[in-house]
This record gives sequence, structure tokens and C-alpha cells, in this order.
Amino acid sequence: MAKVLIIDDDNSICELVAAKMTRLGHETTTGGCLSEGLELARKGRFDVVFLDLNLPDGHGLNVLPKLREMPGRPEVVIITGAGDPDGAEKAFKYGAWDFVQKPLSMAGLALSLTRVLQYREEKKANQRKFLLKSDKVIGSSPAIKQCLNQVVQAAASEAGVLLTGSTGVGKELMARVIHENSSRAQNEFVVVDCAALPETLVESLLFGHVKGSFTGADHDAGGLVGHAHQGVLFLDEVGELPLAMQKAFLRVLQEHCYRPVGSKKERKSDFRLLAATNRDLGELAALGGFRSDLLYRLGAMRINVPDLSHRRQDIYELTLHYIARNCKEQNKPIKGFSPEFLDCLEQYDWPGNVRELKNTLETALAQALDSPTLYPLHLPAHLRLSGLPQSEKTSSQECASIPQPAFSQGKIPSIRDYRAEMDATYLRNLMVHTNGKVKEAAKIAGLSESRMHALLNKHGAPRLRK
Ligand SMILES: Nc1ncnc2c1ncn2[C@@H]1O[C@H](COP(=O)(O)OP(=O)(O)OP(=O)(O)O)[C@@H](O)[C@H]1O
Repeated sequence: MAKVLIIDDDNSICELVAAKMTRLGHETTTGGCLSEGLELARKGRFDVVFLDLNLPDGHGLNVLPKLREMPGRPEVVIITGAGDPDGAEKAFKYGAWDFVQKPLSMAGLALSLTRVLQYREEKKANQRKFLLKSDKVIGSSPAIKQCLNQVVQAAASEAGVLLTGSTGVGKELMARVIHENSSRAQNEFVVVDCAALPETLVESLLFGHVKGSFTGADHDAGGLVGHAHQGVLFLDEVGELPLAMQKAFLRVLQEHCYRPVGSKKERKSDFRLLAATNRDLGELAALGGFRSDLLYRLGAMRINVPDLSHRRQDIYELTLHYIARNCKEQNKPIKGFSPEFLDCLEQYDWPGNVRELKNTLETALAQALDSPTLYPLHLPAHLRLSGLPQSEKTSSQECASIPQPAFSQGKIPSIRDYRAEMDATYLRNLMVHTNGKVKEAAKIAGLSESRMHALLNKHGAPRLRK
């Protein structure tokens, strides 16, 4: 028996489809608008959703990607009206499994459902057979396991994947695991760091150029899109891609053709696109900073990599892994650690996630010199604080309070402005502390260097000297 959700504002359609599904032995639920449908999908674990496109509170395609991510990862069958000739094409583009046209034929409905359920069964069986080849992802918390299940699905498919999550959670790592376990594993994994693309050279860097096309172009050069032929193109920090390049990229994605700077001829590149961001691209698109058509194309599949603070049970395994790896690399005996050391690590919030943990352990190992055991003493003060009971923590924090942005003349700023000021204050202090060394600052903050450059640019914080 399958669980079927029907979202349609036409009551008679809901009743008709529900009656047919019930007769076929399935459990049905109905919703009359998008918000109700999403709420039902969030609570139930549906196998299939029948979705009408024109609903009182919006267009069905706008929620299709969201629906597919709901618990149970339902397949979506679109119900299109006779007056919507493009409905089916659009539906497939947005990841629908099938479409049925009004007026509905009961035989058509039953056939579509049989096929979709058969497909789900086969998919489940394949997933059980397909084991991820990777020893790079450490952790066995339910949150990381769920993420790896999605990675398995992504590796078995050719769809574009958008990896979301905070800085340092392992988005690039997951993208590499998808590539290594996919049919493209033998070909290149090409990284484009969208936050660090030099404005004047973006086009040539991505698409290549021909000799003489601009000053300094003294030979033909291939671009990253060409290198990714038959492999994977990974757009890291895709939210930072300039708008003009977003437009150019959309075309490349649609046609898989590009034109090197100064060339009259188009070239083909058959790449699979993976992208990552720590920004809310939906929000960015609403503000005009990201093209929604590109967002839909990027995110046929979405994988959110959870924060380390939401999977604290992985901290122990990650600590064991990184201490052993670091000691081995340095040809030193593997060090142990005290329970209090682990307490501090497990209670800290890790805003820089796994990258911050990895860097912290490296520093602790360096601090410990030849001591065979790591203690809280080897950790930075803010981390030692996290291991203290709450009462002691509060008094210590009072002693070492960080300057907060002022609320000028009693006026309360928007949370966005407040956060921006907090970030700017933090960055200024960090730059003073590190003497302007961006690499060191990135390490302390648990950010990638390119992300640190992007933040410094955004907040205009000084980089004192190299
Ligand atoms: N589950 C994990 N197991 C082992 N190492 C991990 C794990 N997750 C992340 N790492 C390591 O943490 C570091 C940061 O990971 P990665 O660069 O993939 O993060 P990210 O989310 O892409 O960061 P950013 O958004 O800042 O670019 C890397 O060295 C990576 O190997």
C-alpha cells in the first residue's frame, strides 16, 4: 500500500482521484492549496503527490522542488489543465515524475501510479545494492547518515545537485564523494571558486580564450568549463557568481555549448554540474541577487549538509580520525586525549564546523609538543570555556566580554544590520589579532581563505599586510 497526497483546489478532482487510489488499495490525503499541501507533506511520508498547477496561493511548480525533499521523498505527478500546453514540459524540467491531463482518465491515473510505484521499488532495491566507496566522510550520526543516503542517490544519477549548509560542514567533500562514486569518476572534478573569480578575467577563466583576443593573451587557453568535459564542474560559493556570469552560465547549462573569448566557434562540454552555497539562494533570488531560473536548474537535487552542532556524536569520531592522521603525517606516536578535552570539544558550538575542529586539533597537537595526552590546556580559551559548567562560564565570559555593536540613540537596528555590524567588529578584531594575515585569520575563524577574502571585501575590513 502506498501513501498518496492529492493537492488540488477543485474538490471534485480530489474526490475522484482519492476514490480511485483507495479502490487500488492506497491511503490518500487531500489538500486544497499549496500551503496546506506542503504542511501535509511535511507531516506524512508520502510516496506520490498528485499536484495541480494553478492553485489559489501560487503555482504548483514553485513548490515542486520543496515537495520532493519532504520526508519520504515523494515522486510528483502533475495534473495539468487542457489550457496549459507547456505544463508537461515545465513539469519535467522541475523534476516531476509524470503528468496527467484534465479531464482525467481513470485508466491513465492508475497507469501513472503503477509505473511510479514500480520505479520507487526498483530505486530502493538499487540503493540497497549501491554502497558508497568512501572512507573520507567520518561520522555515523543519524544526521550524517541521512545526508550520505542522499549522496548515494546523487551519485547514481546525472542530475544537478545543490549542496547547502554552513561554512566548513563538508559541502565540497560531499561533492567530491558524489563524483568519485558516479559514472564520471574517471574524469575531472573541476572546482570554480565563485567568490574568488577575478572580475576582469571571469569569462576567459571559465570559457578560455584565443590568442590575441585581449592584451596579454599570447596563446590559446582552455577554460574550466572545457576541462570539465565528461567530468564534473563544481561551482563553490555559487551565490557569489556575478549576475552577468549567471546569465552566461544558464545558457551553457541549457545547451552545453560555450564560446571562448575572441573565438567565433562554439565548443561543446558535456559536464555535470554540482554547486555549493552557504547562502539562502531563495532569499537572494527574491532580492534580485540571484537568477531564479538558474536556481531551479542548479537544484534539481538538494542536499543539506548539517552543522556539526546538530550532530555532536560525530565529534568523537572526527577527533580520533584527525589526531591519528595528523600524528601519522608527522611520524609521531598517536596521542590520546583526556575526557575533559573531549568534553570541551563536544560542548562547543563549532561555527566553523568540521574545518574549525580540524584546525583546532592541529593547533592543540602543536601545543602539546611531546606530551602523549591532550588536555583542555592545549585548547584556546574560548573552547575551554565551553567545557565549564554554566555558572563558571558566565562569570568568565563577563571578564572577557567582546564589544557589542551599539544601538544608537536607543534605536533598535534590523537583525540584518546588527549581524553585519557584529561581523565587521569580529573581522576588525581578527585582523588586528593576526596582524592582517588572511590565511591565519581564516584558520582561526574556521573559514576557507576565499570565504575570508569575500567577507573582508564585503565588510571593508583592512588587510594590514601580507
Ligand atoms: N564528515 C567529514 N569527515 C571528515 N572530514 C570532513 C568532514 N566534513 C568536512 N570535513 C573536512 O573539513 C574541511 C572543510 O570541508 P569542506 O571544504 O568540504 O567544507 P565546505 O562546506 O565546502 O566549506 P566552505 O563553505 O567554507 O567552502 C575539509 O578539510 C574536509 O575534508
